[in-house]
Amino acid sequence: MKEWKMLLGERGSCMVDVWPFLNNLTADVISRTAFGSSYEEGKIVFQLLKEQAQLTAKVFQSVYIPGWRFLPTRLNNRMKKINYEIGNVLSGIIQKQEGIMKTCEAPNDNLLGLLLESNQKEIEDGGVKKDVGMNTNDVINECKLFYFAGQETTSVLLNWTMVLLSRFPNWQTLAREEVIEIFGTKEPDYEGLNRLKVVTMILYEVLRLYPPVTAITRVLRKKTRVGNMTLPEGALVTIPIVLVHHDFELWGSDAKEFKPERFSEGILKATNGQVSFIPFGWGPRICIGQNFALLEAKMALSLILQNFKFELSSSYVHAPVTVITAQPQFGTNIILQKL
Ligand code: HEM
Repeated sequence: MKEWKMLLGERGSCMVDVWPFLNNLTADVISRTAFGSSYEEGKIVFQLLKEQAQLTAKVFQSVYIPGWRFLPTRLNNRMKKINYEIGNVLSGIIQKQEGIMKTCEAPNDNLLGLLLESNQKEIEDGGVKKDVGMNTNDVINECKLFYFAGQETTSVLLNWTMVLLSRFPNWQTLAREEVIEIFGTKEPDYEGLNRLKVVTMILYEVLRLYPPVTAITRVLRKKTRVGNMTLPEGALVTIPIVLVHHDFELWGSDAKEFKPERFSEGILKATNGQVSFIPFGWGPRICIGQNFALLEAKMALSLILQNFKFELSSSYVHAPVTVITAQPQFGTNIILQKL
């Protein structure tokens, strides 16, 4: 908020590409949550992971040749180097965290600290048993997973929410009225965020129209019947979340329209009890961070609505593109106006 206010300065309004700011915001949040006091080092890891994701997307877009990834091409070498650097920085952070835990210098309130603590306990309780607890590599992979799964997904959600609230100013006004009614000009708190109804309906509708994760895949562990098809064991099945969310049969003839009111009585009512709203996946592997993500999005959106009015700039080009998540290809130019 401070940065946007600085950009506005004394002017009443100005144009900002909000996408990099939202991306930075969620990187800060996940880095602090994951690494506590080492969050600056954590951000280096995240920048490297971002580059890795871009290179991975390039690999996905090229023709698959078995064994190609083992060749010393420039791309493969860079990917290997990034992996090595990430491991190095994370090992340093882990050592620092272990030191903090030993001396009790700071409260153990970050994901890495909690992970290490529970791991240590599991190993102690396991006694002589082998195969209990995680090794450093497992811990590193958990941290990477949380960043990957939790950063861009949430910034993408905030991005499309700002786009849609710009396109539908009536919903922007309704959301702002609710935020002001609950928080006034005070900083939003946990209890109040859980009472936001209009904001929640809006976020669900954005997640339906622009699911950050557009598809998930599963490998079948046994022969499975789906409708009138029988799929063999080992088959790779893709669940196209975005298509399910836009399906006329499941959502009605207005499936492609932005209508947050569908969620006025909750998800169960909006879906008629069908599994048709799956932005966070479904079943045992459902997103573990969904409550965190929604809380973070509500917090960010409340702060934005308390401070600014916004509309799309005439230079905005609507071009969502899937680079792991569904992102704005040319950024999101928005005119911010001080309230
Ligand atoms: C709007 C934001 C988010 C969306 C749309 C989202 C969506 C998803 C989806 C679709 C999956 C795959 C589920 C499946 O395979 O069935 C997933 C998994 C996961 N998400 Fe999220 N996510 C979000 C935010 C977060 C956040 C903030 C965190 C962490 C703080 C997080 C952590 C995870 C983890 C660890 C998994 C893997 C779970 C597993 O494999 O058991 N996610 N998420």
